[in-house]
Amino acid sequence: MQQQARFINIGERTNVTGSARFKKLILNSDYETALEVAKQQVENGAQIIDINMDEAMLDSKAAMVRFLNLLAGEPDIARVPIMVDSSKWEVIEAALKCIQGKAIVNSISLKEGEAQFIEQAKRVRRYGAAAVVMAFDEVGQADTQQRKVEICQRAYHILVNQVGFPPEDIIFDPNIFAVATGIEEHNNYAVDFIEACRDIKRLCPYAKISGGVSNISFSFRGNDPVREAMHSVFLYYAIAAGLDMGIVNAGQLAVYDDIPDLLRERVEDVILNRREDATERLLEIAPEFKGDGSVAEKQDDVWRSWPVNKRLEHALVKGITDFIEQDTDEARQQAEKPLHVIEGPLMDGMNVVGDLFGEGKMFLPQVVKSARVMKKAVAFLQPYIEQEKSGGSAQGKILLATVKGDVHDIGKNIVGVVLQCNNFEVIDLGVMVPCAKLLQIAKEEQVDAIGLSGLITPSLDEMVHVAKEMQRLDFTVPLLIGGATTSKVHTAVKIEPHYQHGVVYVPNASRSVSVVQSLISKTGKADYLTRIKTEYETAREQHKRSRPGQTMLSLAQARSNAVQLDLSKVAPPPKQPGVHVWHDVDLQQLRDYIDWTPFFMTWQLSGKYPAILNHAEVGMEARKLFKDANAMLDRMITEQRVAGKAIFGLFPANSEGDDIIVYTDESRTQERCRLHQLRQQLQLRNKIPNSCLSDFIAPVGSGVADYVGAFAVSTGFGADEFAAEFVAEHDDYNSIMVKALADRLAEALAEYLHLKVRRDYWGYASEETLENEQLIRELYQGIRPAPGYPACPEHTEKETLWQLLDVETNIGMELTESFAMWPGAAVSGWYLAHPDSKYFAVSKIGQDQLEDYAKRKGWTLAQAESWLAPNLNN
Ligand SMILES: C[S@@+](CC[C@H](N)C(=O)[O-])C[C@H]1O[C@@H](n2cnc3c(N)ncnc32)[C@H](O)[C@@H]1O
Repeated sequence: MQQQARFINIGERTNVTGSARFKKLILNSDYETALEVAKQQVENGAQIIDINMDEAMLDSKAAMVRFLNLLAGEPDIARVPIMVDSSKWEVIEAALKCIQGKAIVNSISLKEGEAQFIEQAKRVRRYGAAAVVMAFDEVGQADTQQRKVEICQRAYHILVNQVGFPPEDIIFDPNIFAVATGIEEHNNYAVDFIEACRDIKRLCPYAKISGGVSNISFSFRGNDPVREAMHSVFLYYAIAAGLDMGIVNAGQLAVYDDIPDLLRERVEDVILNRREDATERLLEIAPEFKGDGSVAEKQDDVWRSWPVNKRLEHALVKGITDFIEQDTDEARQQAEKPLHVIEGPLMDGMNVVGDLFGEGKMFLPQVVKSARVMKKAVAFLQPYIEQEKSGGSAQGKILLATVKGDVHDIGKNIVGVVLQCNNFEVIDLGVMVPCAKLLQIAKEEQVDAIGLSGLITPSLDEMVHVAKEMQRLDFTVPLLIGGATTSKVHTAVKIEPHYQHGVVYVPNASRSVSVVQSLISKTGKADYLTRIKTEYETAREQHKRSRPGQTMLSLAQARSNAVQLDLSKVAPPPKQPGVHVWHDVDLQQLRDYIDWTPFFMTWQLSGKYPAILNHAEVGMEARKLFKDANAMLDRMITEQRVAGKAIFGLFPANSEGDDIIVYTDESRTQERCRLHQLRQQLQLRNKIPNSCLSDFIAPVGSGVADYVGAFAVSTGFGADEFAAEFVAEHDDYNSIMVKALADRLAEALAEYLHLKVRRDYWGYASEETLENEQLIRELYQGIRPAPGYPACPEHTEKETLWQLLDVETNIGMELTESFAMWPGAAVSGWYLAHPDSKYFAVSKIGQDQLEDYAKRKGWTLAQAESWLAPNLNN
């Protein structure tokens, strides 16, 4: 499965010989629409695009050059490599001259003998391009495993030894031919290809392998569901054998594990040539699956006729809740005791889920849905189970909590679900849990491990505090650390030394299971902890030694290397200065501003939106998740389950050293407050300035009237309550969904508000017209740095922001003692409008800046040390 993720899709729609539509566009000189075809392919997940202009009615060379030159002006397309596909060398050469990055020539071969092959290869080399080498020689195209391997090996030796071609630039195409054609000699074609891949990989180091995947299913033209299943099964085995890339329409690929069992079995028989009557048997069932592509649904009912235990397993693996109570009840009546249903079929089903997840064959959203089925089944059985016997079968008991001062819990909730799926009992104390409370409950419940989560940097200190308390109170259970700002290095350097019975960093939900299993294993625990201790010892040492060449300047030196602001470019005064409040934001219109990529990351599906929807491996799951997300957004908005509010203000300001002074009014005589900023103090390469956010504001005394903005938004009003309703129904999937979507809406609101400020309220970019994609890439003028983020990492500045806008009174957003925002789906920050302003990371600061900052804030040194801990060099 890991290998599947590395498979590269080659788009083939920009080929006049393969696409009638593209051919027509080019013949009609409609290059603009033709470019759209290329763009769509990239958006649909193509990572290389194949371009072919070989058409008798066309001046192929001119068409190729014109198209490539137009492509170069499209950044979204130009970022993917181009495969120049032509049988005419002059077309290829003309193309290579206009392609800027590395190109791929498709193709060269031994068809006309060695001399011509060498000549072609040398020319390709001259342009630094890679080449597709067809398994074709003087005799013809290779069809058997042996011929494919022989020709590729021969070509490889000529290329590497005689031409000096880099082996990693060779891409073999060992010919994918159609199977199930009714001709017996064709039956082994897929096996020949797959086995040839294995040999070529072994015999031709570093060379890549490609192929035209849709050929394999040619005989099932007109039956897309069967073709998709054939592609998917073929790829499953070919990729495992070494296939690196291929021409395949990513949008038309079934997910291997989603292919109905019957169809998959018959397709596998054909692809792997497992029985003589494989073709007939596939033909026999093929019509059943023909249709609108909803292959899986065809078979939906079949499983209802299976024995109850099998049905339970199926419901768990597929996440189907529809019949769970009915089936659980049937299993209960057959079982000796209700508890046996949990310990038997339900746990067996969850073990299957755990294994599939561990092997990468199931994705997180599916696992969370499985957990929902499990929870509903257990809830149904609960009244039947005598109290003392419930829960006795768990692998171990884990306490989870988001630490005091922090309100973020999506990651923790996911870990909880995944652990429960693996038969751990989870006690989840929720968010903002004070140390004393969590340790008391850990003692009372005699848990086997404690897991702490936190998102904001002050939570790191709280975790250190918990570790110290566990040591002081003689705890012996291991402590797990997770959450966005945590890291292995931080855990090793700051937390682990304070507690001697095991502190382990857990990077993600999938890893939590193996970590917890190791920690509760009676036989393996000691060894595991010794290994972790050694590993963290090494991490600490590496951390100590890890800063060679990083010179810490004095604060004075850093200040003398500040950004020199171009005062002629300071933004004009705001059109609508002062404070503005939006009480009831139209959430519907925010949907257009959502950045979906982080949403998929939350669910551990990685890939950029929208391409992820067509990803060969995770596309199907991503599409399901996206559909569920939109349905939930509909509910959240139309049923008014969540509300969004925003407050923002634009104020006269100038900088003074590292502070930004906000004035009460335009006379600029009275200070309203100061925004205390930090300056980069590590020496940077090439005399790059040591930035501080105040550098982007015109200084006092410059005679230039400048301004600064502040904002706070939340779309989390009501979200916790709505999510809690789902938890009460044992539905973590939807509870996590609500929170993840509230977060997305909050980011979208921050994006939309910033846009309105630039265009209307401040009005320095009234002409701006950027697409959402461009907004996400921050292609606009100005920035909105957020306290707690790298350019302004110190969280207490949010208090100033809260006072400046009177946030709590105006819109009801609050700050916790660690300066986390409540509701959790929230964003706040400053607006800086200067075109040169940019994000940076303050990173480490010296003792002199620490003291200076303490003085500016009116803090003791200890207070400064505590709030700036992440930026101190220890
Ligand atoms: C966290 S992302 C959020 C936007 C993303 N499109 C999303 O929807 O999740 C970007 C925001 O983080 C903040 N940010 C990023 N880098 C920063 C830095 N170095 N210093 C301060 N704030 C930063 C800014 O407020 C920026 O707009």
